[in-house]
Formats: sequence, C-alpha cells, structure tokens
Amino acid sequence: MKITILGAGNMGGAIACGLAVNGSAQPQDITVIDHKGKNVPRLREVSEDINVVVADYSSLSTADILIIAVKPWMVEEVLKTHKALLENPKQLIVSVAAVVTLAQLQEWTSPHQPVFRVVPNTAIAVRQSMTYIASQNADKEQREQVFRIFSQLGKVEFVEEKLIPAITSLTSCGIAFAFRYIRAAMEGGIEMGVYPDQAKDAVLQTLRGAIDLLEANGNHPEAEIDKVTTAGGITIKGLNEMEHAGFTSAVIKGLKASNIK
Ligand SMILES: NC(=O)C1=CN([C@@H]2O[C@H](COP(=O)(O)OP(=O)(O)OC[C@H]3O[C@@H](n4cnc5c(N)ncnc54)[C@H](O)[C@@H]3O)[C@@H](O)[C@H]2O)C=CC1
Ligand SMILES: O=C(O)[C@@H]1CCC=N1
Repeated sequence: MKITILGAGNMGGAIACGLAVNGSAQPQDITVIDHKGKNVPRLREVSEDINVVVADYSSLSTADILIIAVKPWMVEEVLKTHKALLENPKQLIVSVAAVVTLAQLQEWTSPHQPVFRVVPNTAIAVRQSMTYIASQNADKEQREQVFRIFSQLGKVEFVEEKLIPAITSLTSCGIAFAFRYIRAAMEGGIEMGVYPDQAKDAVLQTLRGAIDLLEANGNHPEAEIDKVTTAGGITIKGLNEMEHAGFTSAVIKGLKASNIK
C-alpha cells in the first residue's frame, strides 16, 4: 500500500516518522512531498528509506492513500493544481487540515472519491494522538485502512462530521491548553521555591496519576476530587481560590473560542 503525504511540517512529518518507525508501513512505500527542502534532513534522520521529495508531485498518481497535511487555506489550491494526477477513483483522500470539510474535499476531488477528514493532535509525534475520523463515500474496508494507519499513531475513533469542530477544540487545540496548565502549575511551584525541572516532574507525574486513576476506575473527575478534599483542609482552599479566579469558566470559554464551525 503506497502512502503519499503532502506537507512535511509538524503533522505530515510526524505521521511519516510514526509510520516508518513502528513498521506499520514499509518506509519505502511512504513518500513525503514538501515544496521546501527544510524538513528533509529531519525526516532522513528517522529513516533513510522514506522517499522525501521536494516539489516532485509524481507519486500523487500512484498513491493508494494521499494524506494532505498542508495549511487549511492551501488544500483547495494543491488539489486543484494537481487534479490531473489524482484520477484514481479508489484513491483515499485523507485531509488533516482543520476546518476543511468533507463537502469541500469532495468538491475539490471528484463526486464519488472516498474522502476522510482526520483530526489528530501533535502527540502523533510520539504515537499518542487522540485522532478522530469522519468519512464520505468510503466503504468499510477503506475506513478500516485509514483506521489502521492512525491507530498506529495513538487512539482513534470515527465520529460524525458535525462533532468535528468541538472535538478539534478538545484535542487538537486541547493539547495546547493542557501545556498551558502545566506551565501555570510549574510557575506556581517555582514561586513557592521548587526548582523548574523538579516542578515539571511533579506536575507531569501528578497528571499521569490523575489520568491513570480515571482510566482505572471510570469515575467522574469530581468523585476523585472528593477523595482529596478533606473538610476544612488545604485542597478545597486552593480549588475555591482557583474558581474565584474563574478557572472552570476560563477553560470553557477557551474551548468555545476554538470551536470554529
Ligand atoms: N499543528 C497542529 O497541532 C495540527 C494541525 N492540523 C492541521 O495539519 C495541517 C498542517 O499543519 P502543520 O503540520 O502544523 O503545518 P506546517 O506549516 O508545520 O506544515 C505544512 C507543510 O506543508 C508544506 N507545504 C505548503 N504548501 C505545499 C505544497 N504546495 N506542496 C507541498 N508542501 C507544501 C510546507 O512547506 C510545510 O512544511 C494544517 O492543515 C492544520 O490545520 C490538524 C491538527 C493539529
Ligand atoms: O491552531 C490551529 O488552527 C491548528 C488546528 C488545530 C490545532 N492547530
């Protein structure tokens, strides 16, 4: 199965590396096209067998799966510019471009082309993405093919397209929100006299513990909070202070601001 990835940036590069490193695709079956050469050395370091090409679009016509990983506003242009090479009606067109819809992908390819809208996040670089997929004109086997690719790179779920903007906010943008929490907690720790590296370790292991607990027992987070907050104790003082400063409201507002339909 030949996979061409258009765009060797954060997403395209991470997908190529992830697939090559874990052996889910033969590196020689992966071609990465970028119109600039700056990312080539980084990809070559991961695997010398991946075909990394600069502005050579010939593999578009032979790929079984085309993964489009350019900026959203460039998707229409690249698909239209290279339309003559995209004539295989069975080729799976997979776009990771946020805000590009299935209807647009259909319009810019052909009316019966199997098209996929995929929402990963940057943790795809360490094969820990939460990836959501919506598709149109794809049969069960084609959906399974795309599912298999992304399940090598983290957790995958199929969703209806109408959920994609909210899911994008929670996961693709959400990873940045999680980093911001980590940074804020580190800064608090540093102000209290903890060294930065130690503060980072403390926050990361605490978050890991929180995730493992919720996954192990399936509880609602509030049930776990209840186990921590001793009546009259110190945790509730901290939580209430955070809420006075608008913590929950700030998170919800941020998520909604990123929920672009
Ligand atoms: N960065 C993120 O967290 C996420 C990004 N996405 C989507 O992934 C897509 C790519 O984003 P990034 O990888 O972050 O961007 P990026 O800017 O890192 O990578 C885009 C790459 O495409 C290349 N490119 C541009 N035009 C080209 C052309 N005509 N032919 C070949 N290559 C071309 C650029 O040189 C660049 O290397 C975007 O559509 C974005 O919405 C989706 C989810 C998360
Ligand atoms: O900020 C953005 O627009 C892109 C899409 C989701 C994550 N990064």
